[in-house]
Amino acid sequence: MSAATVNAGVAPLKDARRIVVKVGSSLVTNEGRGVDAEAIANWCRQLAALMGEGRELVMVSSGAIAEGMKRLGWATRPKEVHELQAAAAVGQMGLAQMYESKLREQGMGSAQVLLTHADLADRERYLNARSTLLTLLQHRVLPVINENDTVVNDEIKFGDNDTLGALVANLVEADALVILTDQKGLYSADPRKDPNARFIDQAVAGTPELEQMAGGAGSSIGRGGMITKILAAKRAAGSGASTVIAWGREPDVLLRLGAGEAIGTALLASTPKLAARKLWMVDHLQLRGAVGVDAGAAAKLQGEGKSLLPIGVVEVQGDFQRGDVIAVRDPQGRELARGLSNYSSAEARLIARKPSHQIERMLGYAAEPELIHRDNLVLA
Ligand SMILES: Nc1ncnc2c1ncn2[C@@H]1O[C@H](COP(=O)(O)OP(=O)(O)O)[C@@H](O)[C@H]1O
Ligand SMILES: N[C@@H](CCC(=O)OP(=O)(O)O)C(=O)O
Repeated sequence: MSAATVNAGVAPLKDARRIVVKVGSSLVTNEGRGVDAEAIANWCRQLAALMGEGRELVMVSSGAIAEGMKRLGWATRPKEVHELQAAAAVGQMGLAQMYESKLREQGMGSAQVLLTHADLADRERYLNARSTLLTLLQHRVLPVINENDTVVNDEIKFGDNDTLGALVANLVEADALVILTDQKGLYSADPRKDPNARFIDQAVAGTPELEQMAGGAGSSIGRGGMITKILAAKRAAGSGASTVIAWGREPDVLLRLGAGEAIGTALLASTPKLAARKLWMVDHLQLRGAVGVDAGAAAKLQGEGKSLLPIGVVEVQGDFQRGDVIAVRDPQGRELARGLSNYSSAEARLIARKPSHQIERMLGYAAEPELIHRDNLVLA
């Protein structure tokens, strides 16, 4: 039994409440023939049914460049970045229009969100994107995300939406990531090249052997191939989400996965959700400042798992921006937590010791009632 093998019968989507679904260019555009209305209608019907069960869904859809090329009458993929960007801008109109109309037919609202990798690397933009997506989910609106191809350069050449799907799964703390593609899942080798390739039904995400099995894109339409899907699963597992890679044309694939059926390749996260997020906060970000809190706030953070409100803050140290990681110190000066600040140090100085309903009057706007939301807070 290989190190990548896990127990049979694991169904990552059965109890998943928040799910990110990524679909690749070849599926969305029917191998470059043009936006596939039937396929999109099919996924939208399933997404609506899953949302009807009380689940939250986020779609990451590729296909803008392929659709743009078709609309512009280009038979071969251009080499020039500005031409790819132009094609993406043209094609994105078709994608958005199709998702909007097919989701509306299901009685569902939709929203277009275009992100770059840089947006998610910047803490303030990260928090803004997160707040927007969570607000859309609260309103039962399905976000349809793609990379903002017009403003990126290298990313268009090397960028892939498998990675974006994993970053989005991390951003919204999804329970599961589903990558729909033109193969049934991961094989021991590219099945387009090796007819004896063996199907892998389950493995632990991040197992090094998987990366040796996966190759690049098998068609001229897709970008990343299987290797970016394997790496996306590893990245998603880092924040506690398991991944399923499955064939997008499998009948009722999303509904059946949701019901617990084993379809495609399941790549399981071995890190619990919360622990992974805490590790990420502690390991990867630098401290930019600190706030001192009173004994009441310290007790609420430690004992009750509450958010940090400005009213409990007695001192602000350092120079930080919204989205920076800061330390939270108790009245004895001991670090009791770290977290992402919703306000800059200048703003925090103004709203310290004030009740949250006064934030808007003090600053002229109110982002959030908490200085640090408990989801973005790690106790020491
Ligand atoms: N080990 C593997 N198992 C399955 N597919 C693989 C493997 N290695 C490479 N591939 C290729 O990856 C392709 C899927 O990636 P890609 O073309 O980027 O699709 P998408 O547009 O869905 O992202 C498959 O069609 C297949 O040819
Ligand atoms: N943003 C690009 C995505 C390119 C991409 O990653 O494609 P794929 O490998 O098919 O998911 C587009 O919409 O064309």
